Amino acid sequence: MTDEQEKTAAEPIRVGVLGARGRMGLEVCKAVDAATDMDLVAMVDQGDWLFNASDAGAEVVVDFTTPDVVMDNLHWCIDQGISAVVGTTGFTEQRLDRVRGWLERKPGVGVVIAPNFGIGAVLMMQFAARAARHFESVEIVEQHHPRKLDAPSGTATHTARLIAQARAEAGLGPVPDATKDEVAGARGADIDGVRVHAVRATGLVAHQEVLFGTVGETLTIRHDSYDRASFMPGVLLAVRAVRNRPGLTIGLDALLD
Ligand SMILES: NC(=O)C1=CN([C@@H]2O[C@H](COP(=O)(O)OP(=O)(O)OC[C@H]3O[C@@H](n4cnc5c(N)ncnc54)[C@H](OP(=O)(O)O)[C@@H]3O)[C@@H](O)[C@H]2O)C=CC1
Ligand SMILES: O=C(O)C1=N[C@H](C(=O)O)C[C@H](O)C1
Repeated sequence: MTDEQEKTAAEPIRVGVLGARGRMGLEVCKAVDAATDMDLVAMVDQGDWLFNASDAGAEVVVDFTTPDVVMDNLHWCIDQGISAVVGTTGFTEQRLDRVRGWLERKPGVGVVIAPNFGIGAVLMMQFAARAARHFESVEIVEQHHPRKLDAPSGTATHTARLIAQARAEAGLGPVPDATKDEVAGARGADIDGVRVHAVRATGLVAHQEVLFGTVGETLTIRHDSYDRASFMPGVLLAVRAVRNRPGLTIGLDALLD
């Protein structure tokens, strides 16, 4: 390690949080504040000036805002040369391509976008992708608190895409289903051929079941986040890693290996 690298390693990471007064933002501020290797230098919410983060010298920004503002936030971070850890949902392939385009012009900047920072949720998605080729049927049921703005969840969408990819690679055809949708939506949303059902109820935080079926047996893979603290080890892991990962990293999988 050079002297410069040693100095950098020893100095706390200066972190700014966007969406700091939201449900996740509050929890992230607490976790960053409690981490001895990080300094919480900026808390930015709607109506605040984004430059508060750069003026405070943020090296990493964590974004838990809303799908309609996250792209502008991310573009701004990359332009400023600030690496970003993003939990906000709403990332389509087109959006990810735009982020890649911005990053090409700022080769030193890292961005981690994860649909779910819960370690158990990451494993649930990996297990589901692994199981997918062995079952002809599959459906996803995600359950969340009723103040969630989007449906289906980013986690469910990502899981459906992983399953669809595994099924295609295994040469599986469409999921068998003779049912006629008498009422629109009764069979849930179709994401790449996988049915996804979204439940909203007071008392829930973030939960997902992936139900697989084949002749004579079913397999259910379930994950539950009962508290937003469950996302914090994943968020802190990404904050520690992101500056050493230039370009775009999607999901926590590569950081956990
Ligand atoms: N990847 C993961 O592991 C997880 C992802 N999420 C996702 O994170 C996102 C946030 O969730 P949650 O915390 O529950 O939502 P909240 O609505 O509680 O928080 C969002 C916050 O962002 C603020 N905000 C809105 N616009 C801006 C802006 N332009 N700049 C800065 N802040 C802004 C909001 O302010 P105001 O209220 O005034 O509008 C609010 O305080 C969602 O997309 C959710 O799906 C959630 C949990 C885990
Ligand atoms: O809004 C939430 O709460 C959550 N959002 C993410 C998603 O949409 O998948 C992650 C987790 O499910 C909690």
